[in-house]
Amino acid sequence: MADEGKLTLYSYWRSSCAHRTRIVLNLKGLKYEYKAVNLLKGEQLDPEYEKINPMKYVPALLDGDTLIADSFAIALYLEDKYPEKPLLPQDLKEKALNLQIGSIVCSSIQPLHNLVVLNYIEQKLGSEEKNTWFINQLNRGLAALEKLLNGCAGKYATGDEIRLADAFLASQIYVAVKRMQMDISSYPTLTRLYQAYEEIPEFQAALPENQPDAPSSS
Ligand SMILES: N[C@@H](CCC(=O)N[C@@H](CS)C(=O)NCC(=O)O)C(=O)O
Repeated sequence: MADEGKLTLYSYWRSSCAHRTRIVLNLKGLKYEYKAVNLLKGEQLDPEYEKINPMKYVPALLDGDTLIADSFAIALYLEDKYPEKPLLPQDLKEKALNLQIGSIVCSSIQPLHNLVVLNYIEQKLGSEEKNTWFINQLNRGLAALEKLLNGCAGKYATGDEIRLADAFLASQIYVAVKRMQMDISSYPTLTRLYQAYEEIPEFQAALPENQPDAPSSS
């Protein structure tokens, strides 16, 4: 029988897709059980896990008997199910910008540096080419996001409230700053937003290094 009301998140500490899902869960004030799927050990390829996510990726969220395996779909599901702390604004233009930013991160930036892609490039061309590709794709994505947010005067990406776009931006900028040690000062809006996110408890709790499966030195 389905465990009503219990949320389980299949996650990996360093996964940016899981990172943004944790931010959304925290912003919604939802408690969840954390189930680690070690991507470097290939646990996502286990046939048992494939039943949870046929793409063999994290994250996946189990809510009672509802299983959702995609960070964007999870965010929209949680938004519909738990509307009390809305992450999508009523204003259509602002809402569209939130969806656009989420979609860009999900479909035009992160897939280009997914583990399966990086491993393939490394195998074929070596680790230097892999890192060059990674950083180039991050720069391409961050430049587009910076342009899109040009003139954004609010505290957060789309105004003075924390919204869906902020969860997606925080996880993506983190990859550039913390994982790839990139200097993002040429993206002043993204830099300002990233600093703002560092102060928010729900974002802090979702950080990769604060997850139960993070190595102690991270
Ligand atoms: N569109 C999916 C993409 C999920 C995804 O690519 N997850 C990565 C981690 S961020 C993964 O599990 N990669 C495992 C692999 O490449 O083998 C989402 O946003 O959830």
